[in-house]
Amino acid sequence: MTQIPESELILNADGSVYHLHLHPDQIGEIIFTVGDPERVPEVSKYFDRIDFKVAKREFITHTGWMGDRKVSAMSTGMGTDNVEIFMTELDALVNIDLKTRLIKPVHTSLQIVRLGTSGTIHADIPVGSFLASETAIGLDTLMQFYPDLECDQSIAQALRKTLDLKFDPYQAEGSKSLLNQLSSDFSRGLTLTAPGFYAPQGRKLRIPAAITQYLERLESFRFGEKRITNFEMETAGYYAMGELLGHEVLSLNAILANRATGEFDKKAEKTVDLMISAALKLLL
Ligand SMILES: O=P(O)(O)O[C@H]1O[C@H](CO)[C@@H](O)[C@H]1O
Ligand SMILES: O=c1cc[nH]c(=O)[nH]1
Repeated sequence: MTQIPESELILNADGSVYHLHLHPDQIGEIIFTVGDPERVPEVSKYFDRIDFKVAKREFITHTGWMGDRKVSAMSTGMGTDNVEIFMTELDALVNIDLKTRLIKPVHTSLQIVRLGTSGTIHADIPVGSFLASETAIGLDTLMQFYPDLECDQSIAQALRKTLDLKFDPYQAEGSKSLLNQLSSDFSRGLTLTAPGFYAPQGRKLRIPAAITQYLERLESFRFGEKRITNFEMETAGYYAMGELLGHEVLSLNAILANRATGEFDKKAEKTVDLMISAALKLLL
């Protein structure tokens, strides 16, 4: 086996991984992730005990215990580019020996659960509700740089035609075993991961849209019984990296915006808090 060079697996002077600034013993076996660094304490306030708090850039980590399970709450910031760094370095913490720089012979699979916020495109999905992403489609180009995913790509291909895209979107699946632990408080959905908040999610303030009738095309898109339920900016990246690296990943979304009705959740903070406590109860 060849050693991974210092320029590829970069370690800080204290031996921690480059961006997350963590050592292997500083993460839990189940990791709850959020986009917003300020949401990390909103998750860790439910831990019985916090052992570590580490901060680097947008990557904030709180690790502690809930009952007999070691858990982490971590932020990634926004977008799949951050998710790629996050998933790769998190995986390195468990699957690469940082001292020898060799891949460990026995693979460790982590459970990673995103607790995110999202907007829906359908009037019948209310703000304040919770949605688990069964499948996600990435409208970013991250997967152009990685090997082909094994999971079915037919919804992504159909969507490419519907939107007349000049690139291949990618399709990836959430963890079935984590999904099965959820209650009916979480509806199931097909999530569109956008490489931005405005035009890539059909919002226009001053710059006109390049793709005409974008929200209308998405709203009427059907693949058998399936329809696109919601927009956010990370889930497909998590699912794709999770498949490639061999981790169980699930993305849960608090629906804060309804693009069909023009509403934004007036109790957004409360909604996110309710989703966090429901998810921790069901998954731990
Ligand atoms: O609230 P978080 O988890 O950041 O998730 C959503 O909110 C951000 C946009 O406001 C994007 O990151 C999107 O995915
Ligand atoms: O509409 C929304 C709301 C939250 N996050 C998003 O990415 N989009």
